[in-house]
Amino acid sequence: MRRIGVLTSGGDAPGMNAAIRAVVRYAIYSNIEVLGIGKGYRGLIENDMKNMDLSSVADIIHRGGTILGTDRCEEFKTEEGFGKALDNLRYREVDGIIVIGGDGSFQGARKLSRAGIPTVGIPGTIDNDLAYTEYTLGFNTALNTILDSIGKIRDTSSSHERTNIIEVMGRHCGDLALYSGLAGGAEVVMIPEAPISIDGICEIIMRGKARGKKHSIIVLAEGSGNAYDLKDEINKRIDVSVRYTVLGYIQRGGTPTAYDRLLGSRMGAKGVELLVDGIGNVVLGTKDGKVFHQDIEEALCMEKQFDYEAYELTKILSV
Ligand SMILES: Nc1ncnc2c1ncn2[C@@H]1O[C@H](COP(=O)(O)OP(=O)(O)O)[C@@H](O)[C@H]1O
Ligand SMILES: O=P(O)(O)OC[C@H]1O[C@](O)(COP(=O)(O)O)[C@@H](O)[C@@H]1O
Repeated sequence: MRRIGVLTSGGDAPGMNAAIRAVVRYAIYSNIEVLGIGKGYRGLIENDMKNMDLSSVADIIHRGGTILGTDRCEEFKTEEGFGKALDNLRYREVDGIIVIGGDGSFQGARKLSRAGIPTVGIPGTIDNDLAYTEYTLGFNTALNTILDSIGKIRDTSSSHERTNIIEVMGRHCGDLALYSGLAGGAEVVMIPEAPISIDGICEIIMRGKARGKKHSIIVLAEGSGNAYDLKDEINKRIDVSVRYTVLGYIQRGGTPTAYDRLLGSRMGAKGVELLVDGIGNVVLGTKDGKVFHQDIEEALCMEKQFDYEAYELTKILSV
């Protein structure tokens, strides 16, 4: 192993920079050259690869986003685009690649693996939607950002005796909504994995009012609908003052938490170590707080398990 590449792909996530820093520094420590690939798979196609030295990753561990840039590159999915990427990788004599991204990025990584390029995937997405791992890079930071917002909205919600809907990210996976709802004391969590009727939601709001509650918080995952429509539907049924907030991209930016910096640092170093040991075509994950690796083909076949216990607990505690 003489030269490896590193790229970030899909949605950015806090902690990606910590992982890039660890890849570069651990590789140099292991006497390996590192190429930083710009804008995800687009950089492979456009031959945008630059040698990274120790200082190229200085002062980034605390920053959100990704210094390499990222992209949702449709061309990489085509035979022609993929062919160009392979040619460039061979021309640059890249012996292995570390891909930091989510499910889509890992499908690209699997294709590279199948084409004979040893690949290690580091899970980087705020959605936490990968089945094989407990946590993905960025999830913890996004969760804390959401909690901070729930706290602020709760204050004003209570003063005005309102119902507040907070729409959070998560197209197919409700983890952000579920865990922020549980930790933020929400009355209702609306997620794709456990649909709830509008009548059911109205019942919870009215029951809370009858018990003397001053406000209700509904955390809605974007994959379950949109906040504006939900407000409308509630107002059609019951006479309560409803407001909504769509948190949007503030969830994806910002300084990574200690957890995400540690995870990024550990996974970045582990990724290099595996490639040096001749182990490729794997993805990294966490189980019981420890970083482990798993075959990429196996990992991508797994189905995410829904945490019913957390969902039920949210309901019981927010009565
Ligand atoms: N089936 C696929 N084959 C090859 N590349 C893919 C495939 N699916 C996704 N990708 C690549 O991974 C990129 C990121 O995927 P996307 O689903 O947008 O984000 P994420 O990795 O965060 O899930 C895509 O833009 C594309 O370049
Ligand atoms: O940046 P875009 O393309 O608007 O994507 C927004 C989507 O990306 C995410 O932030 C994260 O998704 P991925 O990390 O899976 O790409 C979603 O929660 C959100 O719906």
